[in-house]
Amino acid sequence: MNKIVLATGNKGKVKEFSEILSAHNFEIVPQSDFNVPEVAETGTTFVENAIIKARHAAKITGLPAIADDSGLEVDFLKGAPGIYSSRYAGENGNDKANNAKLLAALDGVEASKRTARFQCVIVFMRHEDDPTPIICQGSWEGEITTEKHGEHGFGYDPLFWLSDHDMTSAQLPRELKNQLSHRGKALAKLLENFTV
Ligand SMILES: O=c1nc[nH]c2c1ncn2[C@H]1C[C@H](O)[C@@H](COP(=O)(O)OP(=O)(O)OP(=O)(O)O)O1
Ligand SMILES: [Mg+2]
Repeated sequence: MNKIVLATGNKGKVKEFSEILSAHNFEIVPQSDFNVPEVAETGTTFVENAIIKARHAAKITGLPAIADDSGLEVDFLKGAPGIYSSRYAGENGNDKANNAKLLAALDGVEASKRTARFQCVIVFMRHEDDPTPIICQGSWEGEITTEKHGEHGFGYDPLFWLSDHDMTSAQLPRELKNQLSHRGKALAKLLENFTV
């Protein structure tokens, strides 16, 4: 079985990757198993930040690495918080504070102007100097609610409304989120292009 390090410190992402990849013949090991410390996300695009994270984990572990850089684009906020989604309310990446800040930023904004999407870029690098990383992208359209609903998922899920399902992505059954989500779509593309 091929071992690949998953270059994330986000337990919610680890869970979703494991669920989606459980049917495939490689072993995904979170970077915490190798004590890989967090790396500064100094890029200005999801692509750059995903490469920074994958390269860092590959360098420290000597293994092939997959990284995910993702975030929420809110149209009324001209695409913010975008690549800064995890740092929206402060450097420490606190989901509760981020959700509260988003609700405040959209206070009084009418329903038709609360459109948003999740973006996800997944990068696979065979080694730290890989000159041809595989880069896959997925997005997921929704709207921002006026209050939190649901307990599943992580991050902005309790505020991400899916009108087709009449619920937030934190209320959606996990398998369904994995099929529909930005991450699920990006990962499906990676699986089509994969050679370890
Ligand atoms: O499916 C999702 N459901 C809800 N929220 C989500 C999702 N996908 C990304 N998000 C939010 C969480 C975080 O605020 C930011 C990602 O930031 P991002 O830097 O890629 O991840 P992170 O810092 O949590 O972990 P790491 O960099 O170690 O992979 O977007
Ligand atoms: Mg991050």
